[in-house]
Amino acid sequence: MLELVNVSKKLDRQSIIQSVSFRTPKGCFHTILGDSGTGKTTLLKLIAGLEKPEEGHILLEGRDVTAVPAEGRRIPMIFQQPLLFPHLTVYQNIAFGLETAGWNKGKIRNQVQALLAVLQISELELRIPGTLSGGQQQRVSIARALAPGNPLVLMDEPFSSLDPSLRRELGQQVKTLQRQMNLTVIFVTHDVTEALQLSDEILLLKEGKVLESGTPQELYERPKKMATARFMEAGNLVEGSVVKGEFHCELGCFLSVGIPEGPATGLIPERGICVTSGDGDARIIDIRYLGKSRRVKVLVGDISLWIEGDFQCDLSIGQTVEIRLPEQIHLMYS
Ligand SMILES: Nc1ncnc2c1ncn2[C@@H]1O[C@H](COP(=O)(O)OP(=O)(O)OP(=O)(O)O)[C@@H](O)[C@H]1O
Repeated sequence: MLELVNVSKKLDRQSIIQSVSFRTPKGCFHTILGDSGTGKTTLLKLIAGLEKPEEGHILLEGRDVTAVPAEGRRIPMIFQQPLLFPHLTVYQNIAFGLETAGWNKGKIRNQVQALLAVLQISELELRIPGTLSGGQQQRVSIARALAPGNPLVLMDEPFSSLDPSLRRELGQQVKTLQRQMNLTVIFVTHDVTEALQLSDEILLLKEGKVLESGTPQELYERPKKMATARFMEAGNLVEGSVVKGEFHCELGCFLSVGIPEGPATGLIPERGICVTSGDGDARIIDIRYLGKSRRVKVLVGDISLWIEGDFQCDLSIGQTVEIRLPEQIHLMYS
């Protein structure tokens, strides 16, 4: 559906996007994840045709559109702030693009009402944007972008100005719509949790380059690079080395598969460690209450580990506990 081949872009003589390549299949929720200022919005603008790359190619459905301006691509884009026509009602805002595209009144009504229903704003049909909350306005702008049925939609941090619970709710609704309409979505965010929850594929962007890409599980549980593991806050990183098929580190010895001999870093997931109260060799140095679970930081020798769980036993700072580590852990080259 969408393919970028070695796309590079300079702004103000600075390299902002450097030889970025990726492919997004039809119906994929593809997230571009990265820190602020790393080039995510610039990448979306390049896809939309709002910026032109100095190098590389952009293909839509196999057609090279690199030289086609935004008007010729007509890819809907949803921004952080809803940009609605202030003098039109909610219904008219959503219907606007459909009228210009020549849809008949009945078809427009069906489409607008279906979207209003899924986004749970049917009762707002006759209101004007100035009378709506930020979340309601963003729902309208999502409905307006999706209404014409374009198979590809770009979203630039669309939920970042909403409060966390609304953000989750709207994210789930967009995900449902994306599945129902079999949309291809390119979604920009800097929020790891949001990316993990919504995406089929994630492209991790760092300083304008692709750091790593893969499914949420691949990037979180089996990252290839330490920078990825760090960005995804995937667990505890432990330095060591692989000797004769085993990974040796200060915490002990683990099975090692597919990593050559030499220095390596192990990734121990926070939820992969068992804790039992008793006189063990781990000492609790911090406890964070998370509601459904707790995060506990323990010190084992010189190594500190975060452990997350819904611990049944009473735990307190200073207490010593026993921990049981998994036999095999994910390893990365150091
Ligand atoms: N028109 C411009 N002229 C010069 N530099 C620009 C321009 N637009 C963006 N930049 C720079 O390009 C870099 C990437 O910006 P971009 O908005 O793509 O990042 P981002 O990852 O989307 O950031 P954020 O998450 O903060 O929105 C930034 O350093 C920014 O200052």
